[in-house]
Amino acid sequence: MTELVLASASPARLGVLRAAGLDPKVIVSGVDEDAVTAGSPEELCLALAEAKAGAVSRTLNEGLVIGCDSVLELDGVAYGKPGSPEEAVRRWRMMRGRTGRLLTGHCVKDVTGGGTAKAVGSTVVRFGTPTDDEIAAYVASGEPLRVAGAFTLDGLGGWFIDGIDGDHGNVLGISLPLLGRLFAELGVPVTSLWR
Ligand SMILES: Nc1nc2c(ncn2[C@H]2C[C@H](O)[C@@H](COP(=O)(O)OP(=O)(O)OP(=O)(O)O)O2)c(=O)[nH]1
Repeated sequence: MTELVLASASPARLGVLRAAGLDPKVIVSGVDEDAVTAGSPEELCLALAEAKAGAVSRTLNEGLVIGCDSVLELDGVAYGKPGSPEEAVRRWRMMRGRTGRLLTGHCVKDVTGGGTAKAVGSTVVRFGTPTDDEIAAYVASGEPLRVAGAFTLDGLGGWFIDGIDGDHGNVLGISLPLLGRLFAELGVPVTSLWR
């Protein structure tokens, strides 16, 4: 059986993969995300995904390594995790009532064969219109500070997301259909990885 490694500290990503029949080993990449720059939000999340997968794959002799990175794109700007409660409030007052894209860069490195497959998943997110008090309560929960774009679909943030167009897993942090296509590109049928 091919060893599968998730180069991510994200509980959401691990949960999506485990629920879908995979049981990856988790090796956090430790990549300094601030050290990576790119020309567009798509290029940024892809470069970060590849940096994470690459950093972990260099420590291994075999296996398939998955790296991901998510950002919210709004008006061409990439937003990761808010660095403070004040930033989270500012962002929500900007986001509410608007539509953005949650972009997740995906990279799979085949350590054994030496191949790399990568792509960006994009999901349109339509934000609700929480009041200032609701935003304050949501930020006080601490949840927005831990996630890219300062919102979740499957947590308290779900009260304030009116809808999405596209893959919901991509918003959680990893898109199964996209990941399956990357595995296929590397000659690995996803069904061969199911537990
Ligand atoms: N449960 C959940 N998590 C979300 C949602 N949106 C974003 N996230 C999480 C997934 C990732 O853990 C995090 C995105 O930040 P990153 O892509 O930098 O990953 P993170 O720093 O968590 O781990 P990593 O850098 O991969 O080790 O936000 C959501 O709707 N639900």
